[in-house]
Amino acid sequence: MEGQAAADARPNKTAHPVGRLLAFAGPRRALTYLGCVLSAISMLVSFGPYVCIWFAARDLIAAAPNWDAATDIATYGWWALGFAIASIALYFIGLMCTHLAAFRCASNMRKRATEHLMHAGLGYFDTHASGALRRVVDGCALETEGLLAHKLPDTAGSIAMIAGMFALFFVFDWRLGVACLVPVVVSLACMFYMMGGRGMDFMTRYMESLVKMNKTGTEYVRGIPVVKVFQQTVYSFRAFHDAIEEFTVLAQDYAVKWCQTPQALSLTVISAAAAFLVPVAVLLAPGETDLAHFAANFAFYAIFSAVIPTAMTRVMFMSDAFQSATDAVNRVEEVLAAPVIEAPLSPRTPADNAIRFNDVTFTYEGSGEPALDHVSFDVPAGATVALVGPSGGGKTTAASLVPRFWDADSGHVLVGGTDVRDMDPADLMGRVAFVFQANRLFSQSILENVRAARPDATREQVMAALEAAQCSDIIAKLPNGVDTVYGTDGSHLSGGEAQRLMLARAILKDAPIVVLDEATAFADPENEVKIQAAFKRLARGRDGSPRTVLMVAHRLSTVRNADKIVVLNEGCAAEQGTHEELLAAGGLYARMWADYEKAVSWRITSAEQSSKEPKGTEPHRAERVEGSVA
Ligand SMILES: Nc1ncnc2c1ncn2[C@@H]1O[C@H](COP(=O)(O)OP(=O)(O)OP(=O)(O)O)[C@@H](O)[C@H]1O
Repeated sequence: MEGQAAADARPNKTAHPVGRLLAFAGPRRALTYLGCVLSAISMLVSFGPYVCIWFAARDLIAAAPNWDAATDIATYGWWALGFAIASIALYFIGLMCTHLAAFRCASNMRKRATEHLMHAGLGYFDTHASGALRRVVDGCALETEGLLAHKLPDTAGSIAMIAGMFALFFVFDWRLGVACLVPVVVSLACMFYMMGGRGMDFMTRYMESLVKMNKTGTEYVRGIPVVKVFQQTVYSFRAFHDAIEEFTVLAQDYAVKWCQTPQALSLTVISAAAAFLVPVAVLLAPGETDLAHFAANFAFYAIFSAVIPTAMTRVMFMSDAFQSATDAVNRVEEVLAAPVIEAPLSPRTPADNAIRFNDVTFTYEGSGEPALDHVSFDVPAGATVALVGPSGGGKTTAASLVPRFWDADSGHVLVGGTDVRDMDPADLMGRVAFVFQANRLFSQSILENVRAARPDATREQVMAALEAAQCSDIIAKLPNGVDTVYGTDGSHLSGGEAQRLMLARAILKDAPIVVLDEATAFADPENEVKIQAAFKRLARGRDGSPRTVLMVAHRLSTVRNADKIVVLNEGCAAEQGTHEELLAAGGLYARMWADYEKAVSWRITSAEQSSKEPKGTEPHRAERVEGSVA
């Protein structure tokens, strides 16, 4: 169902990008059309002053040298002023319309993308960085505003200007009109030459090189600490340096070798359009019977040829805006195609809080190998089951299927006998507290961070959860205690401390099912002892009743007391049973346990040896505490 929904929402890239963009504006898109029409009319009206000037010039030529006979000059002046004001007013109203539509379009884009992300499967956020999503939601909307608010009405105006010019050119003297069109044709030919064929090839390579330069630049900056530690400064800079060099060469080749001549030619002919009239006029003048009339026409075409550069420049710079708006609408539509968690039409309520994996297979998109391959196991209500196994075995993936970060491709993940896909998503989320592997704290106060699990919780309840999660020492050292904003000065937390805060969140939520993903992965031994205490509180619940716990664990010391241990290896449930049963079976778990014990005894030995050494070579605290846990 999810895949189907995603397929339906997939962007229709064959439709025109402007049409796809305007779809976001809803009924307000009519304002865009109105704005474009007004801009086109404004452009035609802007010819008015030129026509008036021509009429004035014609009268003056006819009256010369008896200038007083040219009586309508003032009237033409007033008309010219009227046309100029009308043109500006129409353009202004047109821009108001397009701006209103553009703002609505951008805000709808942001709203729809944000709303869609609220319903997207949580796994989507694992593979799409939050920063990149924010840039899509916010940046893309911003990029489209320029196109809809300004470029589109300006293009409509430019098209009207070109059409108007064509009409006018052939009204008075088509021969002079054709002479005025010569620079237009030459300029268009230059544009096609620059953009077509090899020019397009250049442009594609230029864009690829730009992307490569940005990527290597980001990698270089991100990797600076590693580079410094391994003293690889020159070597690592080489890739970035090479990308800059490649881009520079391409940009220079494109600008100098490819564009220089046609660009120069185009700019010259359109700027000196009037010059094309001179030889034509010299050729035609001897055959003219009414020289005064011919001179007036010449003046008209000379004036109007000045309009050409404006229209040509506007049209030339349109393609850039179209390109970035097309990219923007593509990226927003990709976000809108993110698979969503579909709510069932008639949700079912689970009988209890037991978890069951029934022949579950799941493959990540784009991966050839299944991350989980026909996996089955049970977590009875109120029991604690640990997932262990080699790295990449599928532990995190299995844990992620319970709160529907992803949905199984085949088989069923059941809660209380009900497939999680048949449950109301809100019911499922209410039942499951998920402690993430990574730090998921917001830039808010610690109080609000914990309260995110239960917005109606009182300050006292949050404080109680923090105490239960052994966070009192963290709060005590923060400048403003529980009201310190996470991420501000003096509020830095270690990985283990952040995990205790996330456990406090889960304790406050007090959900009947707890899924812990690598809850001790970042913890130092001191933190781990506290995390274990917090975890015990979490596993009991506020009323003291046992919670159903599915925990992913690396440290075998933390799982030996679990009711059941499931060993996941290469996506398969290789073994399952209690610690003692698995040891007796002598399989993968027994080997892992033996390795673990060896490591611990090595640490104890090294700690003992160190303690016999002179002061100043005291064993590392981590080694001593780890040894004592086992
Ligand atoms: N987002 C993803 N996209 C594609 N493949 C993924 C993704 N996440 C995990 N995998 C792959 O799925 C398999 C199982 O990964 P998973 O993270 O579930 O293993 P794990 O047992 O939790 O590993 P570890 O102990 O190292 O955390 C691995 O082969 C991994 O490379």
